[in-house]
Amino acid sequence: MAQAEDKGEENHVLLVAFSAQGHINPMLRLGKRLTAKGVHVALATTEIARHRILKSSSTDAKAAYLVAGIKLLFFSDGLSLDYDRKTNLDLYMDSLGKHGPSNLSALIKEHYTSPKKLLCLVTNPFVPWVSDVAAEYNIPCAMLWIQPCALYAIYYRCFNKLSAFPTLTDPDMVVELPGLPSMEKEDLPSFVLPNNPFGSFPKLFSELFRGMEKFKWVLGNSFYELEKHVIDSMCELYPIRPIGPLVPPTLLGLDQELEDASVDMWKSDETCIEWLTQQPPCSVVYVSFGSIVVLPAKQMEAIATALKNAKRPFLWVVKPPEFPTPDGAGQLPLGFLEETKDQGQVVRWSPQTRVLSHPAVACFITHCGWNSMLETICSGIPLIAYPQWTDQPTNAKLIVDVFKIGVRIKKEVDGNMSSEVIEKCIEEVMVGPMAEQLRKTAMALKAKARIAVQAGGSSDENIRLFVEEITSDSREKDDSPKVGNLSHEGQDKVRDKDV
Ligand SMILES: O=c1cc(-c2ccc(O)cc2)oc2cc(O[C@@H]3O[C@H](CO)[C@@H](O)[C@H](O)[C@H]3O)cc(O)c12
Ligand SMILES: O=c1ccn([C@@H]2O[C@H](COP(=O)(O)OP(=O)(O)O)[C@@H](O)[C@H]2O)c(=O)[nH]1
Repeated sequence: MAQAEDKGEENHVLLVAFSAQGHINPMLRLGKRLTAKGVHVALATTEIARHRILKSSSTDAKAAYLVAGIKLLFFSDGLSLDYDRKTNLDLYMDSLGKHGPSNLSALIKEHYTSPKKLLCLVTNPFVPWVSDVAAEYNIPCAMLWIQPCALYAIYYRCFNKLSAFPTLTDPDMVVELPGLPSMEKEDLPSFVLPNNPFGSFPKLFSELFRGMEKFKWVLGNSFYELEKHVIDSMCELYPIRPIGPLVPPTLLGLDQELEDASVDMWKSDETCIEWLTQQPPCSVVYVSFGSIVVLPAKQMEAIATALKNAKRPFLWVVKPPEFPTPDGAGQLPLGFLEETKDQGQVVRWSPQTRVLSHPAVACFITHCGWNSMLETICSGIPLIAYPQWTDQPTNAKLIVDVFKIGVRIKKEVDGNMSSEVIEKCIEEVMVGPMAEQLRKTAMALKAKARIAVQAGGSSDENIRLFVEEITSDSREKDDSPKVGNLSHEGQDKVRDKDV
């Protein structure tokens, strides 16, 4: 395995990520943007990620330790590899918080002969204690916020008690926050609701957002033009600098200058690309709920019925649950595959970014994970939102009311979705004036995303500024938070260049 990282001793940054595909990949892409600007980068995450990457046979063992020039390092979260982390989420987060700091600290000592020379540690919100490890070595710390900036603003205001949020006595109150539309309880992140079953997250976010001064920089996986109002609303509190979208360079037209850096925790089924190629342009409904969500059997049935009745080609990702349950959660209804063999394809895991940018794909029924949403925005197609938990309800609200690039499947009173409503949503985004408008808005956002990451664009300027600050050796002289936001100027520069 890798020996000391700091042979040259200079210009090293260590990224630390929570062990989810949707957290590691944006971090790696940030890493790639930093290496493109002359910084050496390694990423540390927990052993469970190594286990999953190695199991996904599309990645060979060597690639599991080196991704596009970024070295991967692993530490233990204190649990065995076969532990069911999702079902025991609070225990998992507790164990990670308890064992993570000392194990990461040991990893740093092992791999860097002079840790103090690290320019900076970059962490993500699910492993906030990384800032304490950074402080132990007197290394400055940055956070990469891997969800929309809107979520950053909501959590900041909620956990610093700057605004009123629903309580057990007033569970239905509408939340009004600067820079955001009014939000009802189904639009709020599940972790701020009084009925949230996972106690570890309010605790973790409360500590994080009440101690933000531990982070000298807050970077966001978003772009200024996408979330202008809410980004501006945080300037006075604790600003966030958008540096995204951190998606594969091919989706941004940057593949000539930038190599992708990402890992796959599951092997993707490439046959669906051949199948897509045989479908008419703009005809296919793509359906996926990401890497973590497992839908109850009733909801699987509703989707199956809607897809059959819509009579349009579909590509549905049905990822087998890691820990199957007897109630049939996450499983297709019996007979569905046979009944629809001439209409659609079901795969266990898709090459999603290739799918979204394929000309045959018309729309995406999604759980609204932020990575999936950014990938869709960069592909310029409309969305059908079916959010489940965590940030997803708020992401769905953004899709419909802020970005205006999709519709949302309204839940029935029992919390389930009806197949008729899903079918109606499919029709709405496929044909008619609304479909046309959504598609137009989606294409315009795609263009803005590309401009943001091009040389001189808002996100590129924010990355440049970040690199300038971490490498300027200002840490002895100046420990104040570097939280300014250059993004508007960057965008203006690009506009000037264009005219
Ligand atoms: O509470 C969470 C638990 C877990 C998790 C729990 C156990 C595992 O073995 C793997 C992951 O992942 C998560 C991933 C999350 O981010 C995922 O990635 C994106 C970027 O944050 C989001 O936008 C998606 O909505 C989301 O699913 C958010 C969580 O609250 C969780
Ligand atoms: O069949 C699939 C489904 C998802 N993804 C990728 O997995 C990530 C999912 O991240 P997201 O934040 O959308 O949701 P999560 O899985 O974290 O809930 C995205 O980059 C997707 O492109 C994929 O490659 N194939």
